[in-house]
Amino acid sequence: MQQLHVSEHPLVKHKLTALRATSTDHRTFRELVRELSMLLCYEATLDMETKPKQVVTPMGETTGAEVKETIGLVPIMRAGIGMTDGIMELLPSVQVWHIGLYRDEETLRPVSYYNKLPQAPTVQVCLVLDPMLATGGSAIATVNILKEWGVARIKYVGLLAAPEGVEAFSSAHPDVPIHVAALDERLNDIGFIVPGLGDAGDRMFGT
Ligand SMILES: O=P(O)(O)OC[C@H]1O[C@H](OP(=O)(O)OP(=O)(O)O)[C@H](O)[C@@H]1O
Ligand SMILES: O=c1cc[nH]c(=O)[nH]1
Ligand SMILES: [Mg+2]
Repeated sequence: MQQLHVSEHPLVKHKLTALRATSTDHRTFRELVRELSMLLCYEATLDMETKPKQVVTPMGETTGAEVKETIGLVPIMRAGIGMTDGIMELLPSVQVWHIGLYRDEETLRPVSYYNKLPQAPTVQVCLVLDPMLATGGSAIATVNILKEWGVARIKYVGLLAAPEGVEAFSSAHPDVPIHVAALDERLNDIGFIVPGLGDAGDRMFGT
C-alpha cells in the first residue's frame, strides 16, 4: 500500500467530518466536496513538473515557473462530477474527460455507459476523480480505459477508501498513486464503506 496517500491536513479532517454527518444537507455536502477536492488536488499535484518562465514585474524581471504537463481530469459519473469544478479552477488549461460508470447493485461490478475519449490521448497526466473507492471496481475499470487510451501518468483522487478497494486497486494498478481524505474501516455486506458517508451520488444530487 505504498502508493496510498491519506491527507493529514487539519482542514481536510475537519471538512470530512462535516461531510460524513447525516445532518449535512445536499447544498453543504456539495460545497464540502468541492473544498475537499481542491485541498486534495493541491496535495496530489505537489510533484507536478514545471518549466522556467520569465516574468516582468512592476519592479523588474525574474524567472518564475509554469506548469509543463498537460492535465486531464477524469470524473467518474455521477459522484465524480462534484469534485471537478473546484479543481478546474486550480489547474491551468485543464481538460475534462467524463467517464460514465455505475455499480451494479447485485454484482457490485462497474457497468459502463459513457465514454467519449478521442482515439489518441490529448493529455500527459490524468487525475481520476471519484469520492468513493469501495470495492475498487469502478476506479480499476477507469484506469484500464485510460491506460488503453495511452496516458503516461495517472493518479486517483478521492475522498474515502475502504481497505478492500485499496488492496484491489493497488494490485491492478501498482503504478497509480491513490490520494484520499481518509482510509475507513471496511465494506459492509452490500459494498458500502463503513463508517463512510452513505451514497455519495445521492447525497450530492439529492436523489
Ligand atoms: O469502488 P466501487 O465498488 O466500484 O464503488 C465506488 C463507486 O460507487 C459509486 O458510484 P455509483 O455506482 O453509486 O454511481 P453514482 O455515482 O452514479 O451514484 C461511487 O461514486 C463510485 O463510482
Ligand atoms: O459507501 C459507498 C460505496 C460506494 N458508493 C458510495 O456512494 N458509497
Ligand atoms: Mg451512487
